[in-house]
Formats: sequence, structure tokens, C-alpha cells
Amino acid sequence: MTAAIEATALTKRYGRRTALHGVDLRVEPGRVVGLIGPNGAGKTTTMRILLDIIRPTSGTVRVLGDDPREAGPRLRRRIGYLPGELIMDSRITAGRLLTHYAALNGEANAAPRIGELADRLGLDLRRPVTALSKGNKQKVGLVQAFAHRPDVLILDEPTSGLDPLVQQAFLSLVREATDEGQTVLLSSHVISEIDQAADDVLILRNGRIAQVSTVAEVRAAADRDVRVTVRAVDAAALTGHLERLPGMSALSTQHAGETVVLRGRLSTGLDELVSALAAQPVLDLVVAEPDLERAVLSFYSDAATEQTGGAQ
Ligand SMILES: Nc1ncnc2c1ncn2[C@@H]1O[C@H](COP(=O)(O)OP(=O)(O)OP(=O)(O)O)[C@@H](O)[C@H]1O
Repeated sequence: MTAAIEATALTKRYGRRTALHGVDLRVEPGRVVGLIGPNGAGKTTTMRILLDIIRPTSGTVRVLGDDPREAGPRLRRRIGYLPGELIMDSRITAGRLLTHYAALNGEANAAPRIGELADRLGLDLRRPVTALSKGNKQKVGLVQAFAHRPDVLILDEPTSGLDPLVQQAFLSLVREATDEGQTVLLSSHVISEIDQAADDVLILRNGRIAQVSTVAEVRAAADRDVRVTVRAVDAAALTGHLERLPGMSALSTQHAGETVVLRGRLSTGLDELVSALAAQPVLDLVVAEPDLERAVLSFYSDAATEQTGGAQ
């Protein structure tokens, strides 16, 4: 099957700074892929190359099987793009601006769809765009990206500046888009958003792909917080067991009257914990949902260390 988005050995240099070092990526049709990574990792650069806003130093890209450098407006109409930095200083109304964009994308009768999207995101189409707040400008950008029902959506930090209710409305737009077979590549620093919206996650760090996996795989590999409550008389034996458990760290004990609460962090599966507990009288056990945020945080802190070390 032709990939919706494909990049091979993509390198981008801005003068002496290398923003992308031979990035390979592939997004299958109908998937929602979250592109995450620290500031300066190369997310916006990657997206701009896919739109042919900037050109790579070397390497190739294909969007819907076409080279964006050659396919021009024909391909551009099949892509919905939300730039990371929106510049909207026009005095015309949001409604007129959006109708204009839709016409450029080949949609002569886009008003009903624009009206529906604006309603769902809570955008007043009668106001001049220059007078809109940051969040409302972001809504204009989102309506513009979704209005022509493109085959591929490339969204650079789509929920930046949106309030939580509008963020939920955005997530439902993404779900509907994929129900209709559209492909979505979105960058975000809000990991919970990637967790809710994406099928796959692509982690960029210092211009290189650090990890490609499904969101479910990242979550399954994440540490879990564990809390076990036992009677005080049983605590010493159990503490010994848990301390020796492979993958257990940060174990602490807290005495509360007749009971003791043991807390720890588990980096492996639950089998061995369950076996260890089977031999003990346990009053309560809580195993927290694995946390995607914590699983990807190490990529951010390692990148900061590399940057401090002068990595280019
Ligand atoms: N026009 C430019 N001229 C010079 N360097 C640039 C330019 N655009 C980006 N860069 C550099 O390229 C690297 C990648 O930047 P990019 O904007 O792609 O990162 P990002 O992952 O989108 O970051 P953020 O999360 O901060 O938006 C950074 O080091 C940045 O400083």
C-alpha cells in the first residue's frame, strides 16, 4: 500500500545548524500519528518540507505518493495544513477569509461545512480576523485545515491556545476525520492529547527519530505506580519481597496505625508482583494506569543534556 506520508533520509541544514539528520518516516493511510519531541527537535521543519514550504538539503518526501515539489496545487488541495505560527492580520471577517481559502482548495460551496466547524469550535465568523484572540485565530486555522475534507491533515501544535472544551471538540474532529479514512500527522507538546488522539507516536530528538511505536506500546512499556496496603505485622516480610522484585524502584513505606502502605514504581509486567503478593495477606492493592507522559519524558530530558553538551 502507498504510504500517506513518506520521508527517506531527510536532511535539512539551516546554515551551519543541521535541523534534520537523515530522517526516515512512514505514515500509513488512515492513521493518526503524533509527532513529539523537545523544542527545536525538527517537527516544524519536517512538516514544512512535506508542504514544500521549505526544501530539504537532501532526501526525498512523498505525500499521497507524490513529490510535493512537483505536484504543486493539485496535491496541496488534498492536504489540510495548520501552521504552528499563524499570522492573521487581515481586516476581513473570519467567514470571508475561510470561504476564500476553501475556494483556493477547490471548494466552491464550503459555507455549510465552515459554519458547522465554526459552531463546533465556538468561532464567531462575523468578526474581523485581526480582532480575534490567539485561541480564536487558532480556530480559524483549524476550520481552514478541516473545511475541504482533505485526505491528509498536517497539524502543527493544533491545540495551542485552545481552552479544554475546544480541545475536546478538536479531538472529536480528528476521530471523525479518521473514520472517513483521512490521515493525520499532528505535532504536540501535550502528551495527553497524543494519548487520546493518536494511534502511533513518532519521537524526534535533535533532528533524529528517537522512537517509532504505537501509543499502546509506549504505554505498555511505561512505569506504573504501585500501592500495596498490608497489616503492620506483615509489612517487614512483604517489604523484603518487593525490594527484590525485578523492575521495582523507589519503594517507600508509610505507617498508618495498624497498617503499612508500601509505594513503588514498577518498570516490568505485573506477573512477578502478583506472585509476590499471593504469599502475603494484602488489604489493598492499587496499580496505576501506565503514564504516557512519564514514558516519553526521558526523551525530553536526554535531549536537553545532549544540547547542553553542544550537540548540533
Ligand atoms: N529558518 C531557520 N533558520 C535557522 N535555523 C532554523 C530555522 N528554522 C528552524 N531552525 C532550527 O532548526 C531546528 C529545528 O527547528 P524546528 O522549528 O523544526 O523545531 P520544532 O521541533 O518544531 O521545535 P518547537 O517544539 O520549539 O516548535 C532548531 O534548532 C531551530 O533553531
